[in-house]
Amino acid sequence: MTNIPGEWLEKAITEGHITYLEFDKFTNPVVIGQGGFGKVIKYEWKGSELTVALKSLRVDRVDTSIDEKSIKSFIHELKLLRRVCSHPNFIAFHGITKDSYKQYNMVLQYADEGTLREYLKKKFNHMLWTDKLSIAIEIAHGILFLHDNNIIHQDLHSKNILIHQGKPKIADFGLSKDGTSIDTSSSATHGMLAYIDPRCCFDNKYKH
Ligand SMILES: Nc1ncnc2c1ncn2[C@@H]1O[C@H](COP(=O)(O)OP(=O)(O)OP(=O)(O)O)[C@@H](O)[C@H]1O
Repeated sequence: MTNIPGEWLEKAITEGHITYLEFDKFTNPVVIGQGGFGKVIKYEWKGSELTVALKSLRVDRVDTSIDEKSIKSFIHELKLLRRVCSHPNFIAFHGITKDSYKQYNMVLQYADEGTLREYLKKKFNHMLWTDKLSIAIEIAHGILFLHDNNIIHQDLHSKNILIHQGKPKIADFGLSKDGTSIDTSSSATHGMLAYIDPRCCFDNKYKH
């Protein structure tokens, strides 16, 4: 396996583009989810009074092609996160750390009410229309900000929007594209079927 993606991370840390955080600052781990890269674990961040979610990159030591693919995808997500995480409708990105298995982890803001899907399941019948409308408007603000930054999410659905203190935070840029470097020759449609624009089924130009 080429180590270029790993080197990119080390270089980005050394040059100060990404903050490196010492792993021993994170205490009280609780597993909260499992994604494509690996586990998502909640920690308390000693000294900062913050609760964070560490999203780990578990590499496959047997199938090195998966290994390289996931590192590239992890870095891709990191690069996009860095560009948008200052906006209030995105999960904040604090930096990266290496856990006790020497695996990289993204250190993210912890969303205290889980995914939008779980949140609506629990609360929908008791919510005011104004609260529902305000969530929809804030998601639209986030998407507008993404598009203003030439990023297309490509996998926007209720499990990739997290809720923190009642506010929506767009997350998970694994499938997102930088609009300035889109490969228009590809005919693949991305995302969760129920959330894909129906026009993608009929017209190639909507697929990206
Ligand atoms: N910042 C966070 N705060 C709170 N919970 C989170 C956070 N990030 C992820 N989670 C939880 O962990 C689960 C897995 O998240 P993750 O983003 O890794 O994967 P996914 O979106 O389910 O899958 P994939 O990465 O394959 O698209 C989420 O569904 C959510 O419940």
